[in-house]
Amino acid sequence: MLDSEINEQLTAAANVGEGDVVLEIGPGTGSLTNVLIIAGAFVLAIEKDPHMATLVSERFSETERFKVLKEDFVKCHIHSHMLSLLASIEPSSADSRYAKVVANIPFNISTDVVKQLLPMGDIFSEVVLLLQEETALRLVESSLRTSEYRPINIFVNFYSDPQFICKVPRTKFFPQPNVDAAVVKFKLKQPVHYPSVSSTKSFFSMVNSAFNGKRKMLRRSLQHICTPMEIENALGNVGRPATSRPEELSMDDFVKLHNLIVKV
Ligand SMILES: C[S@+](CC[C@H](N)C(=O)[O-])C[C@H]1O[C@@H](n2cnc3c(N)ncnc32)[C@H](O)[C@@H]1O
Repeated sequence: MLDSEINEQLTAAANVGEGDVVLEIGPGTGSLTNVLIIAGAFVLAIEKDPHMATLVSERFSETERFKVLKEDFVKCHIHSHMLSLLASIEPSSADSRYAKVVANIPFNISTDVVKQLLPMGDIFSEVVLLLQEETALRLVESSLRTSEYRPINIFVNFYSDPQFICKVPRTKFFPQPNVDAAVVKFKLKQPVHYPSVSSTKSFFSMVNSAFNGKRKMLRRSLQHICTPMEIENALGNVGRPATSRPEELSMDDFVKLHNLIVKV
C-alpha cells in the first residue's frame, strides 16, 4: 500500500484540478484514483488484472467521473479511447482538449509507458509518473558525454521537457521495496513544436545506429547512410569535429546531422 502523501505529490505535480481529464495506469485498489477524483478530475483507468478492475469499478460506482478499461496498457489503443472520452466531456476551459496522465505504474512497464505516451502531445499536456529513481535519473538527467547518455534521452527531449520533481524514499512504501522511487513530470510538446525532421522514423533509426557503435566514430557507424567523407562534412556544418562519437552530440546536433545526410 502506498503512503497517501505520494498520491498527493503525483496529483499536485500534474496540477490536477476541476474538470481535468486524467489517464491512470494500473489503479490497483484505487488509492491514487480517489485523490484524483477528489481533486475534481474525470479518470480513465487501465487495469490489466480483471479482478482488480472489477474491485476498483465497484469502489467508484457512485461517481460518473470514473471509468476503467480491463486491458493491458502495453496492448491498448490509448489514442482512440482518449479521443472518445475527451469528445464526450463538456469542455470547461481552453485547455480541456488536453488530458493528463498521472500514474503510479508498475516499474517493469516504465519504458513502454514512456515510449507510448510521450509522442502523444496532441492529446496529453503532461505525463506525471512514479518511477524507480534510477530510471527517473536516467531519463531526466543524463546528459552529453556521460556513459548514461542513450537514444532514449534524445527521444525524451524530442517529445517533451522532462522534470525531476522529487525523490520518494523506499521507506514511504509498505511493504518496503529495495529501491527508491521518484516523481517525474514530462511536459509534452505539441506536434508543431517537435524538432523539424523530414521523418521521425528515419531520425530515430539514425540515432539508434549511431549509438549501436557507442565507442565508434559517427563517420563509421553511419556508413550505411552515406560515405565517411559526407558525414565528416556534415559534422563540420553542425559545428562538430570530424571524429565525433554519438555521446558528443546534443539532440539539436542530431537533428541537423539527420537533415544534412538523410534524404527522405
Ligand atoms: C504499482 S501499480 C498500482 C498501485 C496503485 N496505483 C496504488 O496507488 O496503490 C500495480 C497495478 O498495476 C496493474 N498493472 C500491472 N501491469 C499492467 C499493465 N501492463 N497494464 C495495466 N495495468 C497493469 C496491476 O494489476 C496492479 O493493480
